[in-house]
Amino acid sequence: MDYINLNYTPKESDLLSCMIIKGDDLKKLANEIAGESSIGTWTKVQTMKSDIYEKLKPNVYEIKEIGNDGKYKIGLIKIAYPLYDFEINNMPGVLAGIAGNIFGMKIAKGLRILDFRFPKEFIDEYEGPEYGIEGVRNTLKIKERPLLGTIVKPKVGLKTEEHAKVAYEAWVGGVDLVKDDENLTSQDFNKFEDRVYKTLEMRDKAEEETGERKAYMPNITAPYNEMIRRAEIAEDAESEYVMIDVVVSGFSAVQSFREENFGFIIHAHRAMHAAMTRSKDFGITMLTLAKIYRLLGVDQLHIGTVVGKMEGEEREVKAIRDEIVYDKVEADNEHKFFEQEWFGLNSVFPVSSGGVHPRLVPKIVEILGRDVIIQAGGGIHGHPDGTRAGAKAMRAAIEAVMEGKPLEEKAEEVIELKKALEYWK
Ligand SMILES: O=C(O)[C@H](O)COP(=O)(O)O
Ligand SMILES: [Mg+2]
Repeated sequence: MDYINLNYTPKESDLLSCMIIKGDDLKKLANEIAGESSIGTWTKVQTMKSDIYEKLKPNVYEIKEIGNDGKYKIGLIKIAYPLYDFEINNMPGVLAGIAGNIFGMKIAKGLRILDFRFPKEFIDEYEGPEYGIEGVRNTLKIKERPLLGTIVKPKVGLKTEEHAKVAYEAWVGGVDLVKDDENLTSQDFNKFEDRVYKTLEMRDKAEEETGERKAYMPNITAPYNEMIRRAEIAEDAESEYVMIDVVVSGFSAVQSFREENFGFIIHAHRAMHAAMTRSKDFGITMLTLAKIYRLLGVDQLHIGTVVGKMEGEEREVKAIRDEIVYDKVEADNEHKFFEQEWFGLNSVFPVSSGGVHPRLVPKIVEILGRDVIIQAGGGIHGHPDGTRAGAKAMRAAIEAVMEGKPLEEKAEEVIELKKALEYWK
């Protein structure tokens, strides 16, 4: 079977895939990848019919040798899949093809998916985010500034009352959003149901005292039926949000949950993404995952901080931001390999989280702009004077940026910020 067709011009309706591959013979490898990800297998089969081949065959329309590692050739290839190949509204099913068996093929000494281009017919069959940036801002009544979030720390261990108290302190100090950590679910010492009611009681109290909107993002990550039960609890307790660890929960769970139409703002934590995204040899880029999560319909997604504790360099994190925020995205051939139009699908609010503290706030806003949710766990609860002071310091750092003031100048007005800057050099 031959899928190499370097004269092919992709159709508007094709789903495009771009990847880096490594092997002895790039053309042969590209051909095998195209087949295995669609209609082919290792040998010719007697059951193949010419009409199947004609209608469903992918076209490898670009193969560029870009180097070698001393042993194998490295190439960048692009494949166009006809939409007819897919059950469009079935993300796990789609990925089982275009991002499935191919990673395990012996002949592939490297294979990393860099980007997909989704056509309009494909995008039209997905929910996309219900709220997006505008909807979240409207809910919280925060017009322009970056939103401030915190993760209750320690990650796990606090008892329910202690958890709710820490959340309260953070809200009163100036935090907008309090979230559970990715590995806090419903442990014996802090059961989900109890936590949601108690923490939301504290939210109401903090709202009353501050006159600001506050929200809690309870982590409903669990086996799917239990996830739904927890969402019902969150609904009953009048939470605007739920949080899901989207990678470990799986594409099926995320797609199904969005299609339940609970009406929650969905906060997506990406724990475990790096197992797929970090290696330069094998896997799939965070940018590609982010595009998938936009389609599936999360409202907020962790994309990196550049300056914090998690990897992800500036141009990459910005490219991810572009893909989840804008309606039309240009290719840059560095991180974004396709033009992508989203045809009005809602945006996703980018979340910068991981190793953040007040000193890093101006840089994060400089890199990502004001449409960003800045979250600090250690950078709030690690403040020498505790959570409330830590929250004040972070909020003051955001205010400083909005006022166009250097942090040091703002620190003369806000003692908590001064102490934070002395503590985290
Ligand atoms: O869930 C997260 O985003 C991280 O736990 C952030 O925690 P940190 O601010 O303490 O790094
Ligand atoms: Mg965390």
